Amino acid sequence: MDMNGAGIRTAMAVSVVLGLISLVLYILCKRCWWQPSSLARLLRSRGFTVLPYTPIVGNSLENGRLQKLAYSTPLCTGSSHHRYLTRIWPFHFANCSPSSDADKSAIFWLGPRPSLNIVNSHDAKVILSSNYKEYVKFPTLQIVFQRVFGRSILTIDGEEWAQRRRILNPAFASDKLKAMGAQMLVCIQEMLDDWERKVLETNAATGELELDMIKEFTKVSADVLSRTCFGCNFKEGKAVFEDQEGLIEAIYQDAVRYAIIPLYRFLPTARNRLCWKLQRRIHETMKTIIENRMHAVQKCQADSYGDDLLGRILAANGSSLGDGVVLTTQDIIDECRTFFFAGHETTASLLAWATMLMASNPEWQDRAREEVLEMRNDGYINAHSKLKILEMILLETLRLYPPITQLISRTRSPEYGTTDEASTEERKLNIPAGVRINVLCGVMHRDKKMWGDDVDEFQPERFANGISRACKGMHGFMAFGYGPHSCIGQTFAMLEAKLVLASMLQRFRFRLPETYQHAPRLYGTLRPQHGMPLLITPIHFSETDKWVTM
Ligand code: HEM
Repeated sequence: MDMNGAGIRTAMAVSVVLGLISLVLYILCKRCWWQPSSLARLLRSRGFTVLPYTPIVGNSLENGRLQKLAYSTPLCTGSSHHRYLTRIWPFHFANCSPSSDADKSAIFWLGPRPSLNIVNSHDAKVILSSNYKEYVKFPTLQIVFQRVFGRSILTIDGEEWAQRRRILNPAFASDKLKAMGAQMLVCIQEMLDDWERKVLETNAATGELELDMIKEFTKVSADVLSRTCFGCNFKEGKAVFEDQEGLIEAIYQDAVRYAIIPLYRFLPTARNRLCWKLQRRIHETMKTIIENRMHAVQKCQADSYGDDLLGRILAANGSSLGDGVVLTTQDIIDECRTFFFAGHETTASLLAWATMLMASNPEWQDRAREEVLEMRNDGYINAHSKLKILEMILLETLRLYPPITQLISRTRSPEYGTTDEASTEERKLNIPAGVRINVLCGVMHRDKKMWGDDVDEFQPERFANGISRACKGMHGFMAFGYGPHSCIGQTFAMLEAKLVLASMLQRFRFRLPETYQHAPRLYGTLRPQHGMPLLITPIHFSETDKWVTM
């Protein structure tokens, strides 16, 4: 009897194990063989060129190998070489770039996922604007993004996103930026005073100091966001953002595991425990800030929620702007974390490349400085829209070195029916659901048909009459994205960049050291692989008068 019982139990255990193995094998075969094969057939039948598929890894290994090779040498030791795209996308240019007889890139495989790079601004316009509702953010990426930011405008789609965007838009309206400009200047002046102090302390004899601009600008843009987001709660805000950076780092280390191992984020690994701890701390600090502000208004101890981003979101929340939809405290926390992520390294990257370009084109540095000195008495917060030369330089920097070179991947939503029901534009694109779509705005910014033959040159003059005159149509310029999902913080970022550069030009000259290695690299944003060293000299170094301040 006992023997029989043991035998039955063993047989059951073996069946369960065999069942589980079969299930895993079935899922593996489906995800890594049947689905890719049937999508490849469908894509070929729709006229796409599809690269051969290697099970599980796709083209990822070759992609990685070419990338490593490309990053192993800088472009050249000068700075004039703006043709770096083959360095950041070697696989695309070697295998997928549209040939003369095809206007679409070839489909390649990121693991078992077919992926399509969009390099034509007309196609990008259809995806991002005309038919944007039919495209959603790519689900595997969203799992990782939601882990970092929760449910914020960066990680949600559809009607929920639209309502959020309506509530948040007013916080970034240009008329509200003036107060934020004053906060930005506090941080900028602190940075410049620090530079001046360092010149005097370390290099008083030559008056020249080498600084890594990417580090300086990353720090100042973090300070700017802490101040403009949290105003009087600046210190707590800074602590929140530091925790957020720790969280991003920890999640980044485990990104692949989150994407492929189901429920991985619930396992009590050391890194997951760290993430939980940081998330708890961020939540508690921000909840206290938010509740204190709300209580102060409810008890009439304050007449507003504050003049910073957080205060404006609290004020807009629950008004008719959101169609009666109210953000929860958790939603507001998630949005603030997102602003920090989206506005921090992007602005630092823009500033670093802009100073590199001005350092290597001294005539433009001088022109910008002349303009800045002429406007000095108007105060830059009021006069920033009149800083035309600086605006042209920034736009040309965004064209040549867009901090976001590739937009967030999207895919066609399966709920949007078959292509037979689609618009004519959509039918031309004809991309089936399940294909990962990457819009490469860095490539579009070099399209000679849109921009002219001098696409690879630094020519800020092209923007003298605005973006629409610089290229054939606004959709040629995608540094801030395009359409309804375009950057909510672009006016904020441009104001910050102008205030940093105007203040810097007024107080310092700068040039590139001989040792500068030009090596743009993708680390999420486009950054200089070996840093951005710049030699700075206070303008009035050899004179006895006081430093000119704003
Ligand atoms: C030079 C600086 C910046 C650049 C180049 C930049 C670029 C972009 C781009 C290209 C997108 C579109 C992404 C896509 O469609 O896939 C975007 C979206 C976004 N940006 Fe920026 N950004 C900058 C600064 C900022 C700042 C300062 C903030 C906030 C304080 C911000 C917040 C956001 C948010 C929340 C979104 C998502 C918008 C949505 O989906 O509705 N960005 N940004």
